Amino acid sequence: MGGGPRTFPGGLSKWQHKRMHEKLARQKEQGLLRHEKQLYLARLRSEIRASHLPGAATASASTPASPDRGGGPTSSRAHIRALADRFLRPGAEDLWNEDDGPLRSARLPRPQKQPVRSLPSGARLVDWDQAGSEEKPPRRGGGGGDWKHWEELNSEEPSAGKGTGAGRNEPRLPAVNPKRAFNQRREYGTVAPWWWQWSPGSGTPSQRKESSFGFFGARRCYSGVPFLVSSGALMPLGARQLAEVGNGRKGTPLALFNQERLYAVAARRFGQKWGKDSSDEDGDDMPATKRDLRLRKFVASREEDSEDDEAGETSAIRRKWSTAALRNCDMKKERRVQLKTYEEENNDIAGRIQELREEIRNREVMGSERRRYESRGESLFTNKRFDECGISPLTVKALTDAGYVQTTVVQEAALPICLEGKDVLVKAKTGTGKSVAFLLPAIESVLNAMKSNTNHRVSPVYALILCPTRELAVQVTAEANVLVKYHHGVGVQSLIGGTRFKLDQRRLESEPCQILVATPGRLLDHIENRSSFSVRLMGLKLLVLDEADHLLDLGFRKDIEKIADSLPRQRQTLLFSATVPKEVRRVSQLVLNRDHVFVDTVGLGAVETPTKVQQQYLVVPHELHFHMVHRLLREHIDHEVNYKVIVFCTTAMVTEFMYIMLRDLKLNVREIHSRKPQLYRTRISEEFRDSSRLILVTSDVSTRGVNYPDVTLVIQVGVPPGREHYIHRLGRTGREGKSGKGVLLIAPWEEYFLKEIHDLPVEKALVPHIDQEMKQKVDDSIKIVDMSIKEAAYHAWLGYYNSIAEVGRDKAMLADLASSFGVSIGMEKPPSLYRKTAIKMGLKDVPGIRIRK
Ligand SMILES: Nc1ncnc2c1ncn2[C@@H]1O[C@H](COP(=O)(O)OP(=O)(O)OP(=O)(O)O)[C@@H](O)[C@H]1O
Repeated sequence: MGGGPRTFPGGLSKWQHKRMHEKLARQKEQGLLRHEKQLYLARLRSEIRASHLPGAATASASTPASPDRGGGPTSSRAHIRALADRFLRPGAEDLWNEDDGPLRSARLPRPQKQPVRSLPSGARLVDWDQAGSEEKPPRRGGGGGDWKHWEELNSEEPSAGKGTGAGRNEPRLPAVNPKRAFNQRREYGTVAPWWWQWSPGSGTPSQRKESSFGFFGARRCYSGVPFLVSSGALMPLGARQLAEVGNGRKGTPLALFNQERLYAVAARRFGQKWGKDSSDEDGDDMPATKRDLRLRKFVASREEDSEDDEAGETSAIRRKWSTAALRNCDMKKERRVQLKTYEEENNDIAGRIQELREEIRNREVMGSERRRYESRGESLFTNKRFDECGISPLTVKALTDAGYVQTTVVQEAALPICLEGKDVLVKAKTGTGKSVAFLLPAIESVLNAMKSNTNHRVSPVYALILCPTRELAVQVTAEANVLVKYHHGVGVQSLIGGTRFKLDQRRLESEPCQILVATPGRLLDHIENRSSFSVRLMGLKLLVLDEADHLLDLGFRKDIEKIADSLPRQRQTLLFSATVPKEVRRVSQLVLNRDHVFVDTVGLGAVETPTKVQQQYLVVPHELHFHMVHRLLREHIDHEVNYKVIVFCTTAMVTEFMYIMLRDLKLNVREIHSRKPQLYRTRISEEFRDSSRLILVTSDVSTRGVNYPDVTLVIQVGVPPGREHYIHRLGRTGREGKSGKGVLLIAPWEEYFLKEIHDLPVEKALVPHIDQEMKQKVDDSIKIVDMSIKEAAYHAWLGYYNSIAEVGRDKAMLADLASSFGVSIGMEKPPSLYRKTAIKMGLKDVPGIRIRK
């Protein structure tokens, strides 16, 4: 048992005390982050303000009078750069949270042909204070946006944008009243951005607002701040440009380009996050996930837009700096926005534009290639061969033996970056070869480490691969063993729960182990109990988290943190998964370094499930679920000669019940769930992998990563715990680009879940008829199941749905639903609960819940 006092100050239990501290730490971290953001924005504001103060034009970047300016250890500009680097770099979106304002919703019409937002040829500076009231954009203070002003703005725009002569070709510098400008800005709130881009359009103000998302994404006009106005576009003027303009330099549009990239990122960020009134208008009371999706759609619509020829070079530049630009191969390689000097910008800007154009074109080719593959349902393999990837020839030989010659899309995208030694977060669809994509860098790093460290008596563990389930760890170990077979002296071992600790230990000490595949719990046991093992981990070069989003979930996070603490900081970390929710991107910083690369081969807004898997859902009353599963299986078996089906159930005990029932119905069925001994699980897993004409009934232990080739149908009975579970379960079929089918079977009250997967191509299926004879057969099989299993299934079912917010909130309803589930498995009245359990579940005194005396 754990040591330490049982009660803590304030009468708190150990766990309450721990939770309280965790909460405080979280709050502190959030506070620091908020503070940093505010500081960053304040710095930018002060830079602008300073550039307009009398004498600022001639003053250098550091003025002793100003605490911001170089007097301190960090100059304001350096500080801005440092903060921009933190908050505005691509991939840092997740450092922004809900407190920064709602996400920009994306109910966008398909953008009309936008005027080319090339760098402004007819640029001029406009100060709203100077421009007169008609030209002023709407204020944000008080009652939200007044879109009338947008109309006025629109009517004013042609004269602004279509100026002739010198005014058209050169920035015009209006006299600016900085004090007023700044004060007015402050009227609008504290951390709101002042960038906005506007393009002329027609229709209602809100439509125009929506169609005005251009280079900088969706954003608002912010009064009192100078803007750069070009034909059809208002562009933000960064502090630095202002300073340069103030310094009397000729701020040609091209000179502003590099700066613009920075602000494009910034404005995209602000555009998404800022502006409560805009979200109100767009019905922003939707959940965050939905808003994310809308945001993704918005970004996708920008991509369509960019196909316009007219959009030409600027859209290419725009896409270069947007996440959407990266399409099917979203590699955010460039982490830092370099703030160059004015002269440097001028000198190499043309070259850079050319470079960017080339790069975007290449990416488009890659993207369209991939889409072509997907739409035609062709293979996911690329033209790149493993022998061109810079990996050891012996590994290539092993790959060839295994039949792997060409890389898959994810391997082609991730390998070069992983081999460079960078930290990487990789998102790729299920069954596309992620395991090989992380095993190859693992082997390479082991080989490199072994070359340089030859004098160890017991070799350190150089590569550690963490998997959430035992089945997956066993599978990855087997795959790694195949790949290292020609590397003599390189050993792969696994540490998983359910085996004998002492045996593991002996094996670790007596056999080589440079690559270790482990589940977190068992690994921690070894770390905490064997100091010699911890020492071996100190030589670690590479850490991999397979199914990273699950490992960083609340259930595993603490273990992962502890494990990470006991590993050397100087290491490479790779995270792989088919799903990367926003929250996970945020917490991924726990293990990844700040300059990590995000490789997304799915692409923003793209469907996250395999294209060749047909997805359907069936809504059937609970009492008929078991009959329906039987009906679906029979139908599938009749049509598919080499059928291989996985039936996912909500809990281990419901799985057990389903298995016994189906076995009694003479179906060729096997079961795997957490209540089974590990040896049995491994044996069944291998049997199912190697055979066909078999049905596997299983719980979430088989949801992720497990590779059973040629599964023809996946049935999910009851709602999965979340969208990610749905995607991973479905991903057991349609692997390696093959086709498959998925059916989600839910009760009418579970239809709420459909909202979570509304962007996936899931169609409603007609409910097949169940004749009386078939129904009777199933009823008879249900009767033969032992009552103790039924009771356990009822309890497990109750626990599962109690933990799902949508159902668990209303306890009376939950008790009702549980009773009807009880009836569906042949229990006339629901079994009683232990008082303690009922209290824990919040079900004490709930009608319909019986308490054991
Ligand atoms: N380059 C390749 N050539 C041929 N087959 C490959 C290649 N890479 C992987 N495979 C095969 O593709 C299948 C799926 O691979 P893997 O299990 O690594 O997918 P995954 O992306 O990790 O899936 P999941 O998200 O479900 O974990 C495996 O059978 C693997 O052997």
